[in-house]
Amino acid sequence: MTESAPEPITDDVPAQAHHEWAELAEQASAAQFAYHVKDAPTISDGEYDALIRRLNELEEEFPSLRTPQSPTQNVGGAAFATGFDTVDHLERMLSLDNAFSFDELRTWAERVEREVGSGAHFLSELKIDGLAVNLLYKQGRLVRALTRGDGRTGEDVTLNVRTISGIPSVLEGDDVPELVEIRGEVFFPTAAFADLNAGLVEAGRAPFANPRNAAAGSLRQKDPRVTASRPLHMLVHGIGARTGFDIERQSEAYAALRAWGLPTSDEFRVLPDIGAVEAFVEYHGLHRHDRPHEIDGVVVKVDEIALQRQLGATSRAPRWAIAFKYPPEEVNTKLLDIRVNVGRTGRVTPYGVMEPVVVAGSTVEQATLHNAYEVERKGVLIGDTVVLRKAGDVIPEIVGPVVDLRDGTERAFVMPTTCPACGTALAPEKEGDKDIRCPNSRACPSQLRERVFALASRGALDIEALGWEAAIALTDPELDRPAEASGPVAEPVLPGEAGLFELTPEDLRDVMVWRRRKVKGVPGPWQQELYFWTKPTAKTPSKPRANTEVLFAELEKAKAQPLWRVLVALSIRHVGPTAARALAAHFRTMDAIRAASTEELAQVEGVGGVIAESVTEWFKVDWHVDIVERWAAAGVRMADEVDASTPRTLEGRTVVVTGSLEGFSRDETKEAIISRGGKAAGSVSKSTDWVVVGANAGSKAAKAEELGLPILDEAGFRRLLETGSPE
Ligand SMILES: NC(=O)c1ccc[n+]([C@@H]2O[C@H](COP(=O)([O-])OP(=O)(O)OC[C@H]3O[C@@H](n4cnc5c(N)ncnc54)[C@H](O)[C@@H]3O)[C@@H](O)[C@H]2O)c1
Ligand SMILES: [Zn+2]
Repeated sequence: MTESAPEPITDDVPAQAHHEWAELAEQASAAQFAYHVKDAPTISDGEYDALIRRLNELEEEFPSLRTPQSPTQNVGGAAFATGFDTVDHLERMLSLDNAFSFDELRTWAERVEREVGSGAHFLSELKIDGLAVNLLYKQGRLVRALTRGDGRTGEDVTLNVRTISGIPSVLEGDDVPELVEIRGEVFFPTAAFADLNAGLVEAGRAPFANPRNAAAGSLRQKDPRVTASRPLHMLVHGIGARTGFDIERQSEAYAALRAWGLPTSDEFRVLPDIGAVEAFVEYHGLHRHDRPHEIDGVVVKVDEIALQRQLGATSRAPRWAIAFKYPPEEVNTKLLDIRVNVGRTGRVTPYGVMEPVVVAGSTVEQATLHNAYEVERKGVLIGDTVVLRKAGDVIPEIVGPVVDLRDGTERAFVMPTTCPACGTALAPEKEGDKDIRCPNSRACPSQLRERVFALASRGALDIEALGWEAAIALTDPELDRPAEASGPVAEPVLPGEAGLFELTPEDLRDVMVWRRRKVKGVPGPWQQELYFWTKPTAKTPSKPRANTEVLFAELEKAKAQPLWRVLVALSIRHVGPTAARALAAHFRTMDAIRAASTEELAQVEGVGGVIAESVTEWFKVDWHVDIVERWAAAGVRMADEVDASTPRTLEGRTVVVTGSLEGFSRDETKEAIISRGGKAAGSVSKSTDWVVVGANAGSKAAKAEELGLPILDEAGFRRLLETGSPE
């Protein structure tokens, strides 16, 4: 199936180096075949690039290994055995050399300078992660389209290319050359990728590993109608053979291509030196995901055609260009298991447990799969090698399986029918819901743990020492109990959040959690350890840990939090900080909110029907009311002080505050406005009455100016609060 790796006949290479080279060359050749011919890679780009690097190192040390057949020397594709007619390019299509660091980029630029002097300009553009295609126009008519193939010979995909929107079959203008080869990238829009894969999986076919392979696979279809059904696009970035068209600069060619109606990119710059190129690389690294297509780097080209000629090319790549590659965001790893988590509202979400891998700078071993439908849509099986993606700050995502690596031992994930935390039968809340839930909201340890964690978070009661681990210790101490453990199962000290403010340090004396200490980096056996108190020794008896004292101080502080924070802490569905603030400002006491009808609740600005309904329903449940009553009895403030001296100066008026003020935190600004009857809006519109602009204000200030709204500084804001007028 694959072209077997060449075996050089050499006697000056040590056997071991030769052996390593042969093995890696074979892997690289197989990877090239899977990637370029089958459009179904079995290893990640990062792994492939590492193979090529190592081969290059060996070949540098032992040059006789560098034969023309080495995978380091070819363009990578092949134009055989794919069922398409093969045709020669008029001018060869090359690959690009890579730079993985600014050092390597500079080394390239220094070589350019050595060869042609310091006059070169650097045309810098985005490296589109797609499939290279060569369009041949004769007398302005598209007569042929070829894939890159092995660089000399490509596959004839003319019929398929004709289905791609945006590629003109006739060039515009009266300066169209007699003949010209146009090179560019066919890509699959990132946004459409997940849907394509879902459709393939549903039809029982293998999904693509990434949008690049989706582009290649979609273009290289036997039936052009299939290609036509895929949302392919093209951007052109080069020219090959030409007659009747002469240019001095590559960038000049782009202007001509655009004028002829070809799809060119706006994202290129002609830069005077490598420092400016580095800034370009950094900028686009930050904006890597802002384009409709994926980019895997930046291509830097010497802009002057005469200098390009002088620099020439190797058998594989031009010397006048280089691709700076961004760090890979995708790796392959093994999907060991799919488990489920039960969230705050009882929603059951499957997540993948993987062999830990480093991607985009952090180690990843879990990734959410959202719901059972999503697992099906992605077509992943437990035991699969999967493509794992982590882009920027986005949470890691399992893209899909590497189907070609399956060995038959993989098994499908089956959604559990009972809650793994409490054993209750799972069910959708309403008919037709995609999600299933654990209905045991009161006592399910998993839901309770998540609610306690949420009520302590910054947007709610802000109880600093009550984090994830403490929430587990209080509500779900057996969470990490290993299967092999024997011995009694501990009951949680906090079986419901109603008791939170009744806890004493004494209650926590014996609370243990399961832990696995690492010894010299190796995890040891699971053990139960005291969580809130110290371990007693012969000399010192057990006592509350420092963090436990912080916890009780924080709980005390939390009792005085404003009403809206208490509301958020109750985990009433749809009641986040915004709705809670509105309710608290309007009703001022928990009792008033509880007594209000759904209609009264819905009339509050910023509340509405869904939230009102949810609040009414919540108070109908006994154990919910119990939380409020026990918290109140323990001293939690259930009313905002009605300060009669606060005049309702802003009744019915809307104020937007942007940037930071010296005398107010964000929350304080909002409260100051709301407590005076005003509305603290998040965005500027025509109905805004005033815009308060603080330090480092962004686009809202500009928008306010544009709309001609009155703009206040902090002093004006204070006058406004006091008197209802900024003057
Ligand atoms: N995962 C695998 O198994 C596997 C196997 C083979 C190759 N690969 C991947 O493919 C790469 C090698 O493929 P390649 O030979 O196509 O090289 P390349 O993708 O690194 O660079 C060359 C190509 O970049 C394209 N390109 C995109 N934007 C461009 C622009 N603005 N100007 C000029 N060219 C532009 C061109 O089509 C050109 O052919 C590897 O580095 C690896 O990432 C992966
Ligand atoms: Zn449960």
